[in-house]
Amino acid sequence: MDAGVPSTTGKFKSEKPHHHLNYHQRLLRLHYFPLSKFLSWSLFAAVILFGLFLISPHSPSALRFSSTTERRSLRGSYSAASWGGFEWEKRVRSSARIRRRPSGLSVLVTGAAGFVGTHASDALRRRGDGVVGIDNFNDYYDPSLKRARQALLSRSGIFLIEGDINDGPLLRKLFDLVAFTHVLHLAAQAGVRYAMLNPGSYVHSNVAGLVSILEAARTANPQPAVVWASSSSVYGLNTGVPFSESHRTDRPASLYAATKKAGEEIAHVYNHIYGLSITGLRFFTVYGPWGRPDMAYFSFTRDILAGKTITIFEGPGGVTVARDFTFIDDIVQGCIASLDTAKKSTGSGGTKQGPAQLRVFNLGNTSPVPVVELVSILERHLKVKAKRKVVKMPRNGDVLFTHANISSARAELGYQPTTNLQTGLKKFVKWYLAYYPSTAGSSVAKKRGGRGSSSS
Ligand SMILES: O=C(O)[C@H]1O[C@H](OP(=O)(O)OP(=O)(O)OC[C@H]2O[C@@H](n3ccc(=O)[nH]c3=O)[C@H](O)[C@@H]2O)[C@H](O)[C@@H](O)[C@@H]1O
Repeated sequence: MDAGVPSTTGKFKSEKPHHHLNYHQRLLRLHYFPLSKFLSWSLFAAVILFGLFLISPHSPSALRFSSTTERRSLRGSYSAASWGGFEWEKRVRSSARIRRRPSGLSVLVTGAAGFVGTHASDALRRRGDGVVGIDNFNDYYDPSLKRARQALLSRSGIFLIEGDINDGPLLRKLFDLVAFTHVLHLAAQAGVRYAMLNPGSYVHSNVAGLVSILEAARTANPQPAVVWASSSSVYGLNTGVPFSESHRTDRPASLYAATKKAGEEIAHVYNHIYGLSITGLRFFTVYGPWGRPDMAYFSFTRDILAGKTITIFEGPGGVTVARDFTFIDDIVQGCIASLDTAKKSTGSGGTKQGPAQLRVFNLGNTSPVPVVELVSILERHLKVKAKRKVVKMPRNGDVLFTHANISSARAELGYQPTTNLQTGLKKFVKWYLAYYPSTAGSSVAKKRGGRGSSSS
C-alpha cells in the first residue's frame, strides 16, 4: 500500500463549527441573539448532545455492537488517508488497463478480497479484462485469509486498494482516473445470523455502501454498468418453490435479507432517475475453495477436524433444513455473463438520457441438499466422523429451505451450473487441507488410527 499524500484536497476539509470563535466573540454573539432564537438553539443543542450520548460507547444501547463497528470505522478512516499519490495512481491505471482488445472490460470490483470477489477478479484478469479491486479488510472473519487472497490477486497483476466503499472522495478519484466500463459490486456485510449481533454493520455496508457506489457510478462520465450481489435470502418467508424472480420478496426473515431487499429497491431508483444499467444477482449459499469461514460448510470442516461437536439446525417437527448450495465457479460464470450482457448505462454525468436496463437473476444450483447430507459428504471427504448435535433452529433469521429457479439466468445469461455438492466439497476440502496443513495432519492421523470412526 502506498502511503502517498492524498491528491483530493477536499478530503480533509471540515465544516468549521462556531466554537472556533473566541470567548469574547461568542459573548458578543450571545448578547445580540434574540431570546427565542437562543432558546430554540439551546433545545437543538440539547437534542444533539443527547443523541451523541446515545451513540457513545458508554451508552447502554450502544454496548452490544460498539466494539466491532468502532474498530471498523477507525480502520476505515485510516485507510481513507492512505490512498493517493503519483505511484498509487499509476498502479490504479495499470491494473485497470484492458489487455483483451477490442471487447475487453475495465471493471471496478468491490469486496475484491472477499470470497466471490477474489474468484471473479481473477477470472476477469485471466481473460484480459482490466480489474481494480477495493476492500476494507474488516475483521468480520479472519483478515489474514483476505490478505492471502490479496496476495493471490497481486500475483495476477491486480491492484487491490484498501479502502471503504463509503469513502466518496476515494470512489470519485477512481472514476476520475479510470473510465470503468463496469462495476462488480460484491462488498457487503454477509451472514444471516450475525445481523442479530451487529445490525449497524449491515446498514453501513449493504445500504449506505450501496448508495455510495451508485452515487459514484451515476456521477461518473461515462457511467459504468453495475452488477451487484443481492441474495437468495430476499425470498424470506416465500412459500412458492422453486424460488422464481417473480415471487414475493416483501417478507424477509432477517435484517441481512431486509438490507439486500432494500438494495434491490435502491437499484430501481438509480436506474429510474439516472439511467444506470443495473443487474442484481441473488446468490444461493455459495461455497468453495477460498470460502468464508463463517459459513456452515467451512466451520463444520474446521470443527470436524478439531473433534468438536457441530450443531445442526432442524425445523419445527423435525423438518430437515436444506440449501441450494452453489459452487463458486458457477457463480463466477454467472457474474461474468452478467457483465458481458449488461447494456450500457444511458445517463451522462448524472443526467438520464433514456430508459436503461434493470435486471435481477437467481444464481443457484437448482438442487437443494439437506444440511445433514452436507455433513455426511464432508465426513466422507475428510474421512472423519462428525460429532453431531441436532437442535431446534433458533429464531435467528434462518429460513428452512432455498431452491432457485434459474430459467431466467439460463435464457438471458447462458448460466448453467455444472458442479454438484459432492464434487464442489471435494474441491473445497482439498483446498482447506492444503491451506491449513496442520489440520490436514489431524485428518490423516484420524484416517490412519481410526478408520472405524469415519462414515462411508
Ligand atoms: O444464499 C444466501 O443468500 C446466503 O447464503 C448464506 O447463508 P446461509 O444459507 O444461511 O449459509 P450458512 O450460514 O452456511 O448456513 C447453511 C445452512 O446450515 C445451517 N446451519 C448453520 C450453522 C450451524 O451451526 N448449523 C446449521 O445447521 C443453516 O441453518 C443453513 O441452513 C450466506 O452466509 C449469506 O451471506 C448468503 O447471502
